[in-house]
Amino acid sequence: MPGGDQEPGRYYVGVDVGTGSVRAALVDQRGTLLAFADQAINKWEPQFNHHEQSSEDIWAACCIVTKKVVQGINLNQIRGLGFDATCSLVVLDKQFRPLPVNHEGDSHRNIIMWLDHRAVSQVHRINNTKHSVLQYVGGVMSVEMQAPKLLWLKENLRETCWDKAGHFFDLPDFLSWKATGVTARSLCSLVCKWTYSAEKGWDDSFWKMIGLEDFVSDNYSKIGNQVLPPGASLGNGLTPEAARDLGLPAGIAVSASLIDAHAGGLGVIGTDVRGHGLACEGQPVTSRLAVICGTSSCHMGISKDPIFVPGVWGPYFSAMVPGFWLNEGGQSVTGKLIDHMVQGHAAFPELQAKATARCQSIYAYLNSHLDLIKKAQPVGFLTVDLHVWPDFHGNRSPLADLTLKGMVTGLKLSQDLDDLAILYLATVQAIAFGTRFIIEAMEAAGHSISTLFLCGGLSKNPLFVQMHADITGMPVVLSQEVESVLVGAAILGACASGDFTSVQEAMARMSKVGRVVFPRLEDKRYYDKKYQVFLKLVEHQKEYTAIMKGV
Ligand SMILES: Nc1ncnc2c1ncn2[C@@H]1O[C@H](COP(=O)(O)OP(=O)(O)O)[C@@H](O)[C@H]1O
Ligand SMILES: O=C(CO)[C@H](O)[C@H](O)COP(=O)(O)O
Repeated sequence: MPGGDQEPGRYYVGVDVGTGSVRAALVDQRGTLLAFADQAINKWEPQFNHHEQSSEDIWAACCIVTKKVVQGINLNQIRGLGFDATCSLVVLDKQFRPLPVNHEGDSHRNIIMWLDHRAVSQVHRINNTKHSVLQYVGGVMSVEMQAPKLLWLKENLRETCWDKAGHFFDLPDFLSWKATGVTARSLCSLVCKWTYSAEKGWDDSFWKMIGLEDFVSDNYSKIGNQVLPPGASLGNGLTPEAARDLGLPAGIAVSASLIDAHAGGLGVIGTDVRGHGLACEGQPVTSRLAVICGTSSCHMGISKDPIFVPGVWGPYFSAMVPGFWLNEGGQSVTGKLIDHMVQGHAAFPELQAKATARCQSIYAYLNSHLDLIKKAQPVGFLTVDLHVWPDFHGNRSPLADLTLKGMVTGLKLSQDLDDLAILYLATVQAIAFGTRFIIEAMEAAGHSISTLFLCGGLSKNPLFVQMHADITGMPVVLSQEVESVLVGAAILGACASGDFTSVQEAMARMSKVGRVVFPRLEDKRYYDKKYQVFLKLVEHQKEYTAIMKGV
């Protein structure tokens, strides 16, 4: 038990709100997780492409998991608290009560989730303005960002939501407000999802041009006119009320938050790699790409000077590592896509029954099944005639085209467990090819990447990790702590407490290499050919669309 240490330890609590669950950890100064808890959270999809959550549910889940991880320890040893969360939009009225973001008027559902694609018409009009702020989101604004969602609310829920709204928060900022009563926003959220510039602040002309001049006239009070860097300490720390809710001492330091992918980035990108035979050991930190793989995958690369990569978000100054520019590539559905493919297959009930009988997860079962059927050949070669294009929820990067759809070629009439396993493999490979596609776009624009640092739920899947190494041709570093996103959140708490002098120092001290997975270079020719097919798939999809438009 941590409280049994001879030396009184200094601990930090990290809270990570993902798409499917809320997690908390108690973390020490070396970045070791001493306790972990998680709790599933509700999601609603009232209609296709509308995804909603509840800020009250999420806060309640944060309280449950936090109380669990600090059970039995001396609370005086907890020095700081940090939050990260998905970049979802929370809407509250002037008295900070939830407002409905839906036609049903259900105010419990007051969050438009990041993967919600309701604002297609709005984002189309925003992109047609060609406003200069768009240069800083890869040239094209994503429907997953906040400006189109705000415009949707104004145009569709004027009376029930828009006119009553007092506060629009990114979910990470909602959590830090709940904990401290401070409404200051994190630079991370505002720069990455709201068009704020770390150097120039808000651009009035953008909001006026898109029809949201309301924010300009009230000096941005509803979306944030006080901005703090992630890791900065907020107000007087944890309020007595939040302290009761969370089971923590009042007054402990609470940090300005991060978006979840960015917390994962902090948790892995600054690791000391000495002694692992990695090329990046002798290279600057800008040669590393952090890939945070959960429901979605986010590809976080940093640079000393701004790099403009078409179709890749950013460059964002100081949004993740202070003093560095960030480019963020992404795939909107990765974990969600694998779950979708597997669960939708006719052999899924058989898979579930067999995995349960062996007390294995369905993915561990599928991986061992693939090992059985591959015989003498490398497992990846099982998909020689089955190819997947993974954009079932549009392409975030590098094509920035939300109209793209998923594709599968090579289907047969059989639908047994072998077919399911091979389709699962082809999907995992397609996601890895998507990562290669993003890396190539980043390198063409000036990044020079040699090593991947993977974290998030999918990094627990050895097949997913090996395919990323083989298909990109780069070594993949996995952290000692599998829950690296929580280490990132704890780094924030540690910085806010003043125990480290900088985010960089905390990153270097609190993240550690666990395992390195090297690419099997002997398979390269096969994956190069499959990559050629991968690129052809999207080319063909565009041709089909053009043919049908000509009808
Ligand atoms: N042990 C595991 N093996 C394989 N896949 C896993 C494992 N754990 C989680 N996943 C996958 O990771 C995804 C969720 O990752 P997570 O980081 O928890 O997501 P989020 O942060 O979006 O809630 C899911 O698609 C899930 O199937
Ligand atoms: O846009 C993002 C980060 O900028 C993420 O995709 C979003 O926050 C969801 O994350 P996750 O897949 O971990 O739930």
